[in-house]
Amino acid sequence: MGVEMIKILLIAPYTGMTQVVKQLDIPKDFQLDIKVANLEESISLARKAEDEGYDLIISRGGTASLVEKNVSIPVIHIDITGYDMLRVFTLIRGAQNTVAFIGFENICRGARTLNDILDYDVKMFTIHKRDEVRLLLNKLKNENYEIVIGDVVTVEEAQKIGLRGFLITSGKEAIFDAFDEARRTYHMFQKVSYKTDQYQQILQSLPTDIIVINQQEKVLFNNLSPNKERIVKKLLYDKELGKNIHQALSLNEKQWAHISSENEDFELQIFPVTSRETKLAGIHLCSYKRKDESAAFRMITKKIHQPILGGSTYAQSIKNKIYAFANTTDNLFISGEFGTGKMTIAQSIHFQKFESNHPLFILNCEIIDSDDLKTLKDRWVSVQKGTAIFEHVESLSPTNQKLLIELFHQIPESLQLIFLANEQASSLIEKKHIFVSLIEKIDPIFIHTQPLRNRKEDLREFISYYLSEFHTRFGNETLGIRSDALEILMRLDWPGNLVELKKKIRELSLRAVGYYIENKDVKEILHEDALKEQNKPLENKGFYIPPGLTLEEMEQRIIQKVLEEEKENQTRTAKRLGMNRTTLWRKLNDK
Ligand SMILES: Nc1ncnc2c1ncn2[C@@H]1O[C@H](COP(=O)(O)OP(=O)(O)OP(=O)(O)O)[C@@H](O)[C@H]1O
Repeated sequence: MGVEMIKILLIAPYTGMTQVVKQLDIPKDFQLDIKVANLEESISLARKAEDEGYDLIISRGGTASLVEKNVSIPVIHIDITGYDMLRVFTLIRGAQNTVAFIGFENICRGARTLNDILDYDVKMFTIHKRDEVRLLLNKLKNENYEIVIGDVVTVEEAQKIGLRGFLITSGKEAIFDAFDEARRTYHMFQKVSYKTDQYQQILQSLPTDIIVINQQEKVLFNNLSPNKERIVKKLLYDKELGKNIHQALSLNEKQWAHISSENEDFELQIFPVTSRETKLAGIHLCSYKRKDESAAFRMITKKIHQPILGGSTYAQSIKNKIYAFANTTDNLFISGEFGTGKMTIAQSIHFQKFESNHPLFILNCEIIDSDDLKTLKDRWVSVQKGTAIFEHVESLSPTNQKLLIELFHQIPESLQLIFLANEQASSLIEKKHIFVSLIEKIDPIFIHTQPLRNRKEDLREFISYYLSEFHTRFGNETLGIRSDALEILMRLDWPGNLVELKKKIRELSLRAVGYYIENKDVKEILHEDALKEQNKPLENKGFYIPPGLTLEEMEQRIIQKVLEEEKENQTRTAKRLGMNRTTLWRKLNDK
């Protein structure tokens, strides 16, 4: 592995320093560049160095202090050493003139000691601020001082008013000391930046949306997606939020804010962040909802636990399919009657695959519009993987189908699409309910769910599952079903499948007096259902007669509906309609 090079810019406040540096053996791990600059020039030079990726800057005295305020990389000061002072004191040895030494306290201290040891008569003048220099020099001139020892600024000013300036130059020892210091600082800085990077990463990957701002409400940090960032930055102009931030900081307490703008609703928590120097506020974006977001679009990020029940061959094959599809990225088309578990299977595949790590979008095709599809697209931009379930695909309008095809061209392939429909895709295509091109675009694998009547051996397991759910949710005490009661349920057709079963078991568990659902409970409930069914007005069975029909046309519709319900059985249909079979036959053939 090569040596890690430390890139350094040395800003020399006087030309001579470059000569000294050039004579030195530059450490092998240094990439050192030297530039001479006065105070003003040093600032832009240092900023440029930072932009160019220099790790450190080395400079001396006032230049170093000024540079330090203008860059965020470390600045190493070349200290004035005893040798440097000895050198300048040696230079003025024998001078008959009155000599003044001007410097900040830390320099003067050493110089004073040296002066005493050498028994010189140099007068020490301590300054506290740089702008004291000019005034002091004028005073010294009036007091007949001729020689002034000091740093670059002092010497330049002295020369301007006709005094002789002796610059305290830096010798190689001071420069070497600075090199050592530079290396130490570099390695320390590396460690600190590694830690800072780690913290940045941690904050960045927090699963919650966080923004940190200072008292001026300038954003210092956020881990939001670009989309949300834009929205939240706009939000910071909100006066209400401003008040909440102020309160959080002044009371040092968490504040909740509910901000409602024209298009969006936000739930925010503002918390004070204790920092050594400044007060900061953290904002946790708890929930964000676009007001135009309709019930047609849902985003689920929390895992739904739904065991796949049943011991039948069919149930087993579904479990295997869930396992298999959770390991592929294939799109799916799940068809089956109402309430046969299409959604449950689709969700199980998603959660088996992603747990809660990636979102699940659910779109109800009965009510979606172009805005919902746009919401899906927008949301999709901020996530990498996930699943989109489209339910009731049979209800998709041709316009929405075209929009979907367009959308699927833009949506990344890492989004798995699952279509749910009440009929097989081939039959929907045949009836022209969905476009072949839509199915071709998603190119799915097909799954067909079985109605409950084809898997009655699973009934008992479903019943005990539902009973335990009611026990947990509602405190029902029913624990099981008697075998003869179950037998009756096994004989039913269950057109409403699991939804119907669940509803019936709920009713039965409320009716049961003891711990078991009895045969009589089932009989009673079935009897009541039959009565209800007989008395139900036709429109309540989902039957609708459009306005503008003639009496005859209305009659035809009613006959057709009842015939359909009685599975084309004319005897039963005639009975329900209160007419004899011949009349019914005539009416059917008259149309
Ligand atoms: N394998 C299963 N194990 C346990 N419960 C199930 C199972 N499948 C479905 N259910 C339950 O049956 C009910 C109907 O399931 P689901 O909504 O998945 O059916 P669906 O076919 O998508 O219905 P729809 O056609 O109305 O959209 C839900 O209460 C669900 O929790």
